[in-house]
Amino acid sequence: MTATTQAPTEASTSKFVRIHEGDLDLQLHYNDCGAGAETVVMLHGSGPGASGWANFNRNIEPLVAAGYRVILMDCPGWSKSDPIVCNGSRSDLNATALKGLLDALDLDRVHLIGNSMGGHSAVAFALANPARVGKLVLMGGGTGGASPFTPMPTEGIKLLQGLYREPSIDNLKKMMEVFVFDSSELTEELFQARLDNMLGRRDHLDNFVKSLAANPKQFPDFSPRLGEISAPTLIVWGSNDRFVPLDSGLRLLAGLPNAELHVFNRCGHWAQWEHADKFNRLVLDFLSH
Ligand SMILES: O=C(O)/C=C/C(=O)/C=C/C=C(\O)C(=O)O
Repeated sequence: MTATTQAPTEASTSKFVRIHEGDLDLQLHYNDCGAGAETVVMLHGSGPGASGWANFNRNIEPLVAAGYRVILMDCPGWSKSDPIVCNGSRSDLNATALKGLLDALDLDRVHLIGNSMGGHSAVAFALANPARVGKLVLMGGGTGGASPFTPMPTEGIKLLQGLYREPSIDNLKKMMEVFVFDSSELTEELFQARLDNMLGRRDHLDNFVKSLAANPKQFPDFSPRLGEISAPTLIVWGSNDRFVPLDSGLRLLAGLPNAELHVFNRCGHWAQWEHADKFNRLVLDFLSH
C-alpha cells in the first residue's frame, strides 16, 4: 500500500508554545511542517493580517518534499501570537522571539528565509546568534534604513501604515495592488482571507500604530554590521518593489561577505509568491549546494 503524504494545511500544522527569552514572556503561534535533519524557518513581513502561512503558503511543500522540516513563526503582534507594543527595534524583538522558539523546540542551527520584516529579523538573529544560522535567504528585506535613491517612506509603506490606521477592504486592495507587479493574480479569496486575519485581531492593528508612535524607525539599519555575518546568503528582490526598494538589496550585497543577489523582473515585494516556482527552485538549489 503506498503511503499517501497529505499536503500540510494551516490547521494541521498549527502549534503554540510559551517562550521566556530576554524581556519576552509570551505565547507564540507557529506552523510546523514536514520532518528532516535540516530545518528551515520562515519569517513573515509586517503587513496587517500577515502571517507565516499567508506569506509563504506557496513555498512550503517543495521544501517539505525535499526533506526539510519547515517552521513558520508568527512574530509577536501578528496572527495567533500574543500582542505586543514595540518601543525599540522590531527586528531585534523578533530575533529574540525566534531564539525563544528555537530553544523551546530544541533546534540548535537552522536556515532562515525572511520576507521584508522577516529579512530584517533574520539579520538581527544572525548578528546575535551567528552559530545558530546555517544559510540565509533574504527577500525584500534584511536591513532597514533610508534609501539614497527612493523617497522614504515608500508609497507601499505609506499604504501599509494607512491600512493599520483604517483597516478596510478598499485600503487593503490599494496596498496589495502596489504590493505585487501583476495585480490580476490577486483574488477576492486572498483579499477576504487577509481582511479576516486583520479584523480578527484589532489589538495587533492598534499595537502596531502605538509602536510606530513610540518608535517610527522600527527597523534599524544594519549596514555597518553586515560584515560580521559569514553565513552564505541568497538575496532575492523584485525589480519593481515599491515597499522596500531594490537598492536596499544592493546594500546587503555590498555588506554581506558571502552573498549573492537574484533580481526578478516584473516582480514587486512578494517574490516568493509572484514567482513561486522559480523562487522555490532557486532556494532549493541554494540550500543544497
Ligand atoms: O518597512 C519595512 O522595512 C518592512 C515592510 C514589511 O515588512 C512589509 C511586508 C508586508 C507583508 O509581507 C505582508 O504580507 O503584508
